[in-house]
Parts: sequence; C-alpha cells; structure tokens
Amino acid sequence: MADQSNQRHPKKHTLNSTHFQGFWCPSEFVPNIISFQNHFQALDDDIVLASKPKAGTTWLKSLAFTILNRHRFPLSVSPLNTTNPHDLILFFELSHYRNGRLPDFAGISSPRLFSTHLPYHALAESIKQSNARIVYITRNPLDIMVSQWHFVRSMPELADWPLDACLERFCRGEEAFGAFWDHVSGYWKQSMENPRKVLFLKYEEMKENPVGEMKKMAEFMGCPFSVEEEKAEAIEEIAEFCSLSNLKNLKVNKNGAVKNVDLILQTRSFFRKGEAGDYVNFLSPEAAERYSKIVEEKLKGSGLTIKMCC
Ligand SMILES: Nc1ncnc2c1ncn2[C@@H]1O[C@H](COP(=O)(O)OS(=O)(=O)O)[C@@H](OP(=O)(O)O)[C@H]1O
Repeated sequence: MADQSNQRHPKKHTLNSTHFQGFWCPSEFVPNIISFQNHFQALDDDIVLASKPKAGTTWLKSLAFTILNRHRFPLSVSPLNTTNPHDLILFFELSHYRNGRLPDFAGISSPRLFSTHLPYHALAESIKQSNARIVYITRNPLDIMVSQWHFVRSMPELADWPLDACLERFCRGEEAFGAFWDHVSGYWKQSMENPRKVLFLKYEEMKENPVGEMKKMAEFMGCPFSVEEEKAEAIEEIAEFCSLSNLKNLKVNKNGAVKNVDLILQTRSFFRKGEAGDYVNFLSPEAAERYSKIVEEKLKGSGLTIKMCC
C-alpha cells in the first residue's frame, strides 16, 4: 500500500486554485477528480467518508475504521497504532487517483471504506446511483477556517500565510473543495431526502456525545453495537482509542509524512488542539461576526442550523 513517491519527487505546496465544476479546488487535483469521476465503480456496500478539509476527517476515518473492523482487530493490534488514518482510508482525489493512476480495488475486502473532500455533486455517478452509503461530517466553519490556517502554515513554504488572507478566501467561498455553505448544503439536502444514503454528523455533537454519535455511525454502517458490547463499554473504549490525545501521541503521528499522497504532508499536522470554539483565540469578534453573517445568509431556508459565534 505504501509508496514513497512523495519523498522522491516532493511537490511544492502552493495555494493555486482552479474554479472547476462550480467549486474552487487545488489545481493539482483536477485531473485526479476527472479520473475518479470517469472510472470509479461503486459497490452497494461501499462506505464513503466525506468532509470539508478540517471538519473532522481524520477523526471520522479513525472512528469508522475502528467501528467497522472491531471484530477483526482488537484495539491493541489495530493498524491505527502504526498507520496514519490517511494511509488507512485513502482519499479518491488525493490518493487513489493521483498522478494518472487507475487503482485496482480487487484486493480490498468489503465493505470498502473510501474518503473524499469533494462536494456531493462532484462524486462519481456510481456512488450516487448505487446503494453505497456516505458518512458526512461538518464543523463550525470558524473553527474550520482557523484549523485550515494552522495547517497551511505548517508547510514551510506557506508559513507566513496571513490569517486575514484566509478569512477573505472563506468570506468569498474560495476555500479548497468549495464554499462551506455549498459543501454542507449538498450533503445536508441528500441526508434529508434519503437518510439511508447520507448520515450527517457534526464535530461538536461528536465531542459532546461520542457514544451516542458512534452508535448512530455503527447502525448506519450496518454493524450496530450489541447490548453486550454496550454493557462492556466497548464504545467508550473505541472513543478513547480514537481520541486526539491517544492518536496524536502515537509514534506514527509524531514523525514522518503521509505516504499515499504526492505532497509532503507531515502526519503530525493533522492533530492539533481538537477543540470546539478555538477560533475565539485567533479571530477578532468583528471578523467572526462578519463570516458568521455571510454563512447564515447563505444557509437561510436550507433548514440546516450551524452554531457559530460562541
Ligand atoms: N481524534 C481526533 N479527535 C478530535 N479532533 C481531531 C482528531 N484528530 C484530528 N482532530 C482535529 O481535526 C482537525 C483536522 O481536521 P481534518 O482531520 O478534517 O483535516 S484534514 O481534512 O484531514 O486535512 C484539527 O483541528 P484543530 O485542532 O482545531 O486544528 C485536529 O486537531
């Protein structure tokens, strides 16, 4: 699974974006997206984890993998102990279809787990037409913005990216993989129309009630927790195993880079604070209010409520 191509031919990080199929997208991923859309054949029992960058992707991958494989891998021998979540569940557009590859999924056992940052409308048609299920996670977009800013600045060539520039991009909806309001609305609408197709989760609710949200996930993914597991506190154990503090302190997530991407992405850069409302430590109240108003206005009438300013 692991290849070292990113280390032999590292690509420089840039903020170059292309407006493509109705959303802004890092330019280097456009060919990968087209290839994914043209070639990916979904199976009815596939599970796709979808999110905007910084909405809780890494956490969702860890939870979904652990819940789904809990009878195969006791926590002590889980591959997550030695593998970064992004090398365990690969993104279509960053990993599987990178650099002209046409992946062979024959060896992957069912149900197959995939992930994507793409908006709903840009998914391969076979995902939409089949019974494949989608677990979507979103988060307070003010926290997404601040988390994204930290992530970008962790790349040496972009270390001086100003927070103001990041704010302006988000206010214009020019962030990677689409404006928050468009991304979230696409999956929200599908989850309302077909709750068996899309499970819509919120990072903050996952933090407040991990057990309840993980039970929802397990049921949706077709592997509900048994009464015995609940009594034995198996859900709490998985929550603890997938917690930021546990994953962040694993050797694999302290040093080294994600393997199955063409960019150099340090594994540690996916684990920072993991708090709800951390934006208050970085954005002025005026800046937060400005962006909140734009988001509220854009989501008006959608039926979706996103709690933003604390
Ligand atoms: N296990 C776990 N539990 C709770 N929170 C976690 C976890 N793992 C990562 N994080 C926090 O999620 C933020 C990174 O977002 P993503 O994982 O969506 O990033 S990415 O899209 O995969 O690049 C980033 O949030 P911030 O700390 O606010 O920057 C991470 O710290």
